[in-house]
Amino acid sequence: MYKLVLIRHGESTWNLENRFTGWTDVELTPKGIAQAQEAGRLLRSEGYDFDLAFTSVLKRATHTLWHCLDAMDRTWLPVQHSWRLNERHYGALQGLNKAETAKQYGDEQVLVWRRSYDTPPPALDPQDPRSEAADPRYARLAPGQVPLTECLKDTVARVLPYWNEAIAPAIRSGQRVLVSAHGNSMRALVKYLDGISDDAIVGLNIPNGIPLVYELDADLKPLRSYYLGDAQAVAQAAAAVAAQGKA
Ligand SMILES: O=C(O)[C@H](O)COP(=O)(O)O
Repeated sequence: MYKLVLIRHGESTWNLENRFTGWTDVELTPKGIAQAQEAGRLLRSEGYDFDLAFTSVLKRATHTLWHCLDAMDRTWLPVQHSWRLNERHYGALQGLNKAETAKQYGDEQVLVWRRSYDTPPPALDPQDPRSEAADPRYARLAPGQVPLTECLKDTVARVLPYWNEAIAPAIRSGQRVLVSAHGNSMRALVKYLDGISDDAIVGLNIPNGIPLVYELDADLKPLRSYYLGDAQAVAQAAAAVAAQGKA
């Protein structure tokens, strides 16, 4: 049996301000740092250890990993970064307040933009100053690979090659793997691992900074999965994420 641990980054400045973030590279808040440290302490106290970590190219996930590994005294572990683990691109919604957007367009529309499998939010104009196309961290991507918006289906399509080519082989080789990622890049991975339907994925919300453990069989099929920590606190945190998009 293999064990894989996934963690969504701790609270970011734009989580606190309730803004759509996507590929915008915002910092952790002091609470977000504390959540990452607490996750590391919890992992350590429960006897977890890792050989390799994966994260996105965004600082909220990277710093979550750093603080988590620091609390485990494992800052020396190898870390692989990939844009494929980035948050889902939120298109023209990036920077807007979620509750105000719901006031303007209605809760139902915002739920579709946040959680539907195949309806993307409105796209960014390529000339929009918020576009990430000129960001040097994406310079090696093929033209058109830097999104202007993404639905979850698009995110699944770019996360899975990284799972298949980097993360899954590392797990199969016996390395103990920690992945620090984002709400929707984790939803993409969880959808794939648990075989969640396109309709049911609408109801899945991932809380910040709480380790999610997968026990996997020899074919990397989940035997079971569970969050570490208090189940009621986890459920409340997931419900709070769901409520962010309400007017
Ligand atoms: O990009 C964002 O705004 C968040 O990290 C995830 O947002 P969501 O829960 O609204 O999809």
